[in-house]
Amino acid sequence: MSKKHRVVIGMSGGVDSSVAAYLLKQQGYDVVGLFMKNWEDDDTDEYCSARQDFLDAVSVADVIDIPIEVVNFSAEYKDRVFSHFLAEYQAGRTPNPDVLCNAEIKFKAFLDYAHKLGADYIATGHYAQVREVNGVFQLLKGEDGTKDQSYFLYRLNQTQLANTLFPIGHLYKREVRKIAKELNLPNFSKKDSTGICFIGERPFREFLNRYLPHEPGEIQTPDGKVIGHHVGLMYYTIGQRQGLGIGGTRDGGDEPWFVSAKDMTRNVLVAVQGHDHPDLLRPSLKATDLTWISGKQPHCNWVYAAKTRYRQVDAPCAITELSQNHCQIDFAQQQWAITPGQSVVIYESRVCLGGGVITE
Ligand SMILES: Nc1ncnc2c1ncn2[C@@H]1O[C@H](COP(=O)(O)OP(=O)(O)OP(=O)(O)O)[C@@H](O)[C@H]1O
Repeated sequence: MSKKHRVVIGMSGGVDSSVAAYLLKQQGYDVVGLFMKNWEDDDTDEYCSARQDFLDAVSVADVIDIPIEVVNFSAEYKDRVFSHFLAEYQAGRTPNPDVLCNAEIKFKAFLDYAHKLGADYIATGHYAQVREVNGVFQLLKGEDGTKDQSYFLYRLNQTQLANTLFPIGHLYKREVRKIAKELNLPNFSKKDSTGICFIGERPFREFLNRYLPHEPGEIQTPDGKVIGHHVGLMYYTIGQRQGLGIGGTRDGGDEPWFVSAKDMTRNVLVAVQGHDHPDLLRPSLKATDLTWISGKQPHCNWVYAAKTRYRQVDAPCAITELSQNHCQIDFAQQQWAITPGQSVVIYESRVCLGGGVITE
């Protein structure tokens, strides 16, 4: 009998990676679980679930009878993901650390480590799919559109995709939970993780304030009228409605206020009234730090669609190359609250082509 292929699967203690590990074992792979510790927190931190997650991963590995190891990538995470996250916030942008974590940790540091463990492939419980067409690996959306995670994976390259399996990408979440329940996995009803992994459920302002100085200032309307005060520009994001502390104004009516811009030079937060205010709508954006899964930039035409944030309906668009690492994306319809620092991810139907980071 030929030797079994070895797969090292990232086990987070959640339902998705647990079922993914089980399916790989069913398919006859030699499966090894790997739990990553990416953040150093003391075990008494009320917001850090890493210890419980690890215990969950171990009990699942026990039930499906696979070995599990732990690896600590917190130094790599700090270096390659967290330092960039802080620099972006300090510059007034709203970064997406999960995108960088995938490119730098889950599919780089993890992949290198898995190779040392003799892996032929790595696997994760992401809702995404890979297929090979004429020798080129494509990233496809997960079958369950409401769970699709390809947005977070757009920075993967050919080598990473060639080495990766997504065992639950063809399933719907309800099917995944059903399998977990049938197997009586200890975490079958565990809540989905939310938010940025190292922040979790903790109060965001308090967390950021530990690392970055903040400077309070004015909130103004676009024509310079002072309508309130902010506690530091880094705490706000374009399109934000909650937490501005602006009540109804003398002449403003009842409509809610939204952040429409951050003026970093004057330390002013600009807010407008009404969800559909024209200052919140843009027909195009510019992006940099481009990366294309096939290795080639797509042609400039209108067959594409883009997401400027996760959980957004794909918006028909065209791409124009401005220079080697910059492009402009024009939308068929104006887009709401495009946010510098977030990623714009391009799709051709259900194939994720790649994308970049929004600059303006
Ligand atoms: N601490 C970790 N150790 C190992 N692998 C991880 C870890 N965190 C996430 N992963 C891997 O990345 C995948 C996607 O992570 P994400 O945080 O988006 O979790 P999820 O979609 O809630 O999945 P799950 O239910 O498996 O936690 C997971 O399914 C898992 O394979």
